[in-house]
Amino acid sequence: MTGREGERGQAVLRAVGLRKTFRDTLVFENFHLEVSGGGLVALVGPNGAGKSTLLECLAGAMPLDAGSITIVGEVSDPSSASHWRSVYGVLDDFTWLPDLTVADHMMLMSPERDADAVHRALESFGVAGIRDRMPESLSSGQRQRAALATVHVRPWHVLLLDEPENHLDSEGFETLVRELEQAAEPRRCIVLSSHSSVLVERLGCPVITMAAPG
Ligand SMILES: Nc1ncnc2c1ncn2[C@@H]1O[C@H](COP(=O)(O)OP(=O)(O)OP(=O)(O)O)[C@@H](O)[C@H]1O
Repeated sequence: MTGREGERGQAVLRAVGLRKTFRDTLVFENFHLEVSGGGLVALVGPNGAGKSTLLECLAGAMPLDAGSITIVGEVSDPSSASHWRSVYGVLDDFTWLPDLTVADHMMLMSPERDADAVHRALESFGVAGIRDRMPESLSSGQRQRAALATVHVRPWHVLLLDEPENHLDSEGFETLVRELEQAAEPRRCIVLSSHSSVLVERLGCPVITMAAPG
């Protein structure tokens, strides 16, 4: 799998021979994925196909049964600090902590504790006005926009997005498309899952179709 046309660089993410089971359920096996710098790849497939599980495994949040993952040339080791600087996922289980505002969360994710960068990140997703709100007081779409805005303050080489279109209204959807189109950088790549054929078509990116476990 390669990066988008005209933006090809060296492999940022290389996954080889991945296998994951839950008890008797084989979710995927011998799964390979390579994404170049500037690349964006979409995972599609029916409910239960294994998209979220794959993203969790790539994020290092869930152990694999077999296989190896390399990120910018380094074998992924979820127990190392460098792993968490290299990989970032806005996944199903995005955690909002109690008693912290949206801006507090983002400041914690920003290595430079850069309040201006936090403001700009929220602004880019049209939610600068919620910076001092508690996440539980927000609508699901506002929370999704804030979660997506964190990708501008948290460092990453590999960004993993699980159904990023969820809860977004049409304006939020357009913002998401624009942000993803502008995210290409030589030492960065993105893997996302989606049930939106419109999003995948708009992005014009390579698609991997996963099948439901038998
Ligand atoms: N913690 C778990 N324990 C046992 N089985 C699990 C667990 N998480 C997922 N599964 C199973 O693994 C398979 C893949 O699930 P997964 O959530 O990765 O699919 P998905 O493609 O993301 O689905 P959806 O489109 O519904 O989000 C399913 O059969 C699911 O039942």
